[in-house]
Amino acid sequence: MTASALPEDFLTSLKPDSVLGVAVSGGGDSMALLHMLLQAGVLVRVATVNHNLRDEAQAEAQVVSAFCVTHGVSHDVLHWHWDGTGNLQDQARRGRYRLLSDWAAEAGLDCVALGHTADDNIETFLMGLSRGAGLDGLSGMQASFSRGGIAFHRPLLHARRSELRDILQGAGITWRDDPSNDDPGYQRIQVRQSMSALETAGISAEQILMSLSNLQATRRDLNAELAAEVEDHVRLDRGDLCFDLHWLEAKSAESQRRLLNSALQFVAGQDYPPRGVKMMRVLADLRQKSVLHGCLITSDDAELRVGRELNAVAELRVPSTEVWDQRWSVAGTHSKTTEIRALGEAGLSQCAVNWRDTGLPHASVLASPSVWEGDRLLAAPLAGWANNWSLTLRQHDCEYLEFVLSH
Ligand SMILES: Nc1ncnc2c1ncn2[C@@H]1O[C@H](COP(=O)(O)OP(=O)(O)OP(=O)(O)O)[C@@H](O)[C@H]1O
Repeated sequence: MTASALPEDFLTSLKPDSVLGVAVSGGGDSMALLHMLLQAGVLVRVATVNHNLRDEAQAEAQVVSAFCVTHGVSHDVLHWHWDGTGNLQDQARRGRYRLLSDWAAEAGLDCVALGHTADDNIETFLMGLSRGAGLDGLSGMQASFSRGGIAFHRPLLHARRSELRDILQGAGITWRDDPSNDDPGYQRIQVRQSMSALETAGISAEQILMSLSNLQATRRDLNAELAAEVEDHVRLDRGDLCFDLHWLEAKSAESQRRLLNSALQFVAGQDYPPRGVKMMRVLADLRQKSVLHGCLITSDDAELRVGRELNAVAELRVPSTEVWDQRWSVAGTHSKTTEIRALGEAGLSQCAVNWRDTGLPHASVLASPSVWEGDRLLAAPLAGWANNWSLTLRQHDCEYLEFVLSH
């Protein structure tokens, strides 16, 4: 397929007359994506995230805005502000996806397209080598995934960055690349700059893309086999994931690792799996109680349970109208001072009912979301005391386990 064509299966997957959300930073890749979608006659609505970290960001959004005005396309600028916690790059990426999925949901859009390219995939593969990554880390980005209930697509994974720039130049379209795309302080940029040295050693971009395609096929097959079995052997228990232990123990180490990674990412609301070394310790003895990735892994004779660990959420407080721990929201009589927090021992002692009647383990109850007003507990739905508040589990973005989560 040439870079100038969008994949046929992507275009046919779009519902007729539906509007596609497009995330456009103003850089060459996403500007080319927008141009190609318009050329293909797709109805679009565009969003640009201003992370409010660089002075140039406003000018980049302006480039997108001007293009959208010329083409009669609706364009929204979404603002993100760093709260100073966590790793900045990681928080900015998470914040961007959250803003984009909230924007899409509010605008009634089912899907959002992103401008990741074949070059991004090559760089991700090479960066994976530096971590000693396995099949998942080396097989590149997926063409689609879901986040916050919105489907995200990457229809340019076949296209090379240089080809996209040629398309833009040919069409007389201007773009504005983020200057950090040239900053050798980032590993991605070092990798990008070392491509010519690799080519000299006989490792070309085309060969890496061929390996990526082989790895992706293997990954797809493996996942499909697991997904088919998960239905009968994994259950969702009020936010915890419970595996049939005998079934899990009989699986290969690689399958166990994939399933547990997925469960840990789901329960902890993380985009990334835990470090391989830590996971190897857990796999060495599945029946051993362990804490990994902010989750507690426990087992009895029948089941292995992955639940949230209290320490990971003990300090987490959000207004009751917001999402807690990436995945829980509550409905009830909100006020300016009502908050969601982990129940903890302090909450459990105020609980008006006996939590043991819920059948949930003590640790899961302690780490469960509860509603507070100051020091007063208003509700603890997973401890059996809903008190006119209801709880919804929001996150459904999880490979292999999708079937379980949709039931
Ligand atoms: N600030 C942003 N606003 C909207 N979408 C964004 C933003 N940053 C990234 N994206 C989306 O994510 C894709 C990949 O992000 P990446 O960080 O690789 O972007 P980039 O290097 O700025 O690429 P591009 O050249 O497309 O702007 C982009 O092509 C775009 O679809």
